[in-house]
Parts: sequence; structure tokens; C-alpha cells
Amino acid sequence: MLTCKQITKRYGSLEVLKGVDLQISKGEIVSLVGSSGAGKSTLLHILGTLDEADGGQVWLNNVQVNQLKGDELAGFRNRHIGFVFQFHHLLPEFTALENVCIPGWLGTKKKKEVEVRAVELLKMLGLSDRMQNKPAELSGGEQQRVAVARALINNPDIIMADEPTGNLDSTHARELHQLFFDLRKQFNQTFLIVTHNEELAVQCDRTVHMKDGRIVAGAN
Ligand SMILES: Nc1ncnc2c1ncn2[C@@H]1O[C@H](COP(=O)(O)OP(=O)(O)OP(=O)(O)O)[C@@H](O)[C@H]1O
Repeated sequence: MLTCKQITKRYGSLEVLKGVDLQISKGEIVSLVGSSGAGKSTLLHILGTLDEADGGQVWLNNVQVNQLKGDELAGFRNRHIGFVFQFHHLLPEFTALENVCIPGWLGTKKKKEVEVRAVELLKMLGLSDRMQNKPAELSGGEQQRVAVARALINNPDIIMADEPTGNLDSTHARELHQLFFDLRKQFNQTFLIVTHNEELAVQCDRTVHMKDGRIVAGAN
């Protein structure tokens, strides 16, 4: 479903990715691990089309995403890829419900249709009572669940998460991990998760290990 071939990336004289090949199948939950500076976030950003590689190819289903540009790329990303970051990046002036709706409103779907799905998702994630609250009024775990609902609003092919539980205590981290597995069970949702959390990494279907800009285990 997601395939990348020979991805390279450098920052000045620093070669951050040295020819990365990776394949992920529909419904898989894959963790990406490795020491600090190994290139995990850089790879995730390139696979998520948030950053451009210097060389190589990224395919999502049958689309070569590294060839898309401008509005076409932004639209593709919004429809097909969901993101969850360590610091959720929710918009502080909007309610939880509005934050979840925004990526849906940017697409072509009707406003009401997006709201109905957002309410459904927030209910499913146990946030029925928190929909009208703004992010600052929510706990860290609740904020992260809103970010997951937002990532799901357009029914993406894959959710890419960068240290999603890095800012949570162990109880909330476990809850969020469980949520990922529940979403896979219910929707066959695919995940690629950069994490330093070993407990999460071992629960995943596969762990991809990076070292010095290369994948050293678990590429397919
Ligand atoms: N925009 C940038 N400009 C220059 N160097 C960068 C940039 N982004 C990342 N790097 C460097 O590239 C290397 C890989 O960074 P990356 O964030 O991908 O590592 P990581 O494996 O995700 O590490 P961590 O676990 O600490 O988040 C690091 O040495 C980092 O300093």
C-alpha cells in the first residue's frame, strides 16, 4: 500500500537518509524505531509528503506522491494521509469538534456530512462530553484523542504518527496505543508510528529499525 524506494536526503553535508526502501501493507501497524538522529522523523515527513526527498520514490497505492506538486499535493495529502504528532498541533481558538472538522471542511464534502462524522468519531473516542471545549480545557490524553479523530476525519489510507505518546503519562500512553489497535480492528486502519516507547513497539505487527540513515531490520 505504501512503498518507498531508495529515498535519500541530506542537510548540507549531513547525509540523513542513505537509500531507504520500505513497504507497508493495508491494515498493518508498523513502528519505526532507532536512536536519536537516525533519521526517523525525516523519513516519516518524506513518506507523509510534508518534506521532499533528494532522491528516490514514494508510492501510496498507485500514486507516485513525490511527483505531486502544489495544490494537487496538498489535496492528496489531506484526503489520503492522517497525522498525529507529539504536540498535537490543535488550533487553540477552535473547539474540539471544529478541530476535527477542519481537514474535512477543506475537502469537497458537505459541511454537515463532515460534522456528523466528526461527532461519531469523537463519541467513539470517548469524548462525547468534550466536543465543545477548546484544547486548553482538555487533558493531554484528551487532546491527543482529538488529534486522532482529526487524523481520521477524511478516512485516510494511512495514519503517520511521530512520537504520539511522547508527551503522555504511561496510563494515557497505553490508552492511546490501545486506541490504535481498536481502530485497526474496526476499520483496518494502517499506521506508521515513530516511537521511543518500547512497550508500543513490541505490540506492533512489525518494527522497522533505523540506524544512521538506513533501515537495518524490518523493511518488509
Ligand atoms: N531541517 C533540518 N536541517 C538540518 N538538519 C536537520 C534538519 N532536520 C533534521 N536534521 C538532522 O537530521 C538528522 C536526523 O534527524 P531526525 O529528526 O530525522 O532524527 P530522528 O531519528 O527522528 O531523531 P529523534 O529520535 O531524536 O527525533 C539529525 O542529525 C538532525 O539534526
